[in-house]
Amino acid sequence: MIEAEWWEFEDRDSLAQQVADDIEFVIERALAGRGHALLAVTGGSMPAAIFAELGKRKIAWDKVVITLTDDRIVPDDDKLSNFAELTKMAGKTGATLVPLVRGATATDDPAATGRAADARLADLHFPPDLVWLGMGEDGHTASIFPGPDFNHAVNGPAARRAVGVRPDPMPADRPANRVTLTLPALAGGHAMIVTIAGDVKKATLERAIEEGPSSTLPIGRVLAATEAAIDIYWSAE
Ligand SMILES: O=C1O[C@H](COP(=O)(O)O)[C@@H](O)[C@H](O)[C@H]1O
Repeated sequence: MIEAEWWEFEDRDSLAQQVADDIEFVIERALAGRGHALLAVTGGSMPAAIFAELGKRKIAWDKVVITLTDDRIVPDDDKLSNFAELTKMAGKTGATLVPLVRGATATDDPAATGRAADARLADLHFPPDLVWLGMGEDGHTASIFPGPDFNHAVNGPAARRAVGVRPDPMPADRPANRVTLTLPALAGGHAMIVTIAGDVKKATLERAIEEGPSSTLPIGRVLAATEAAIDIYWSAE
């Protein structure tokens, strides 16, 4: 059974205030406990307003490392690059930003790109203090999609933090192979938040939570494997 606390907001600005409060709390707790903090954050449309809010907070950003839950295997300056977006949103905070994908071309082999990401993550202090997930309307989370690499991302060795994946079917709006944190890497975080917007995603997430560990939806599988407290932040628009 998945136990999660839901928080509902009318718009993304009010959601951003609350999520920023909670992320600040997680960072402060990690800094007090172990002197540094590691966050794995979602790509997509939700983080911009939240990072804008976090940027106003007095946080010891020089002790904070931020990596991504997933990225697309595209050149560094491509508009589909989650790391390019993260750099725009959080570059000025002074946190250390760690990419999953660097210097790639769209034709790079996903498996090799995934291994390179995994090697880069070996230097970080896993598990993350916070895993911050988004979700697509199809129930994918991070870049765990149905397809030939689903099993690898979900059932691979616990020590493997990142793998390369080829979504199948390929999302028409953001067509690219990906690197994703694996289910064990995502589910092992000390705290978990999910940020989503809109009625379609709400219904999908409610279904995934009801299905639990047997869910066919990637988000259901990840949340069912998570032992940390899960907070879901939903905005109507
Ligand atoms: O492809 C991706 O999509 C999901 C959801 O993004 P959104 O823009 O629909 O909120 C995101 O969580 C993931 O990191 C991203 O790579």
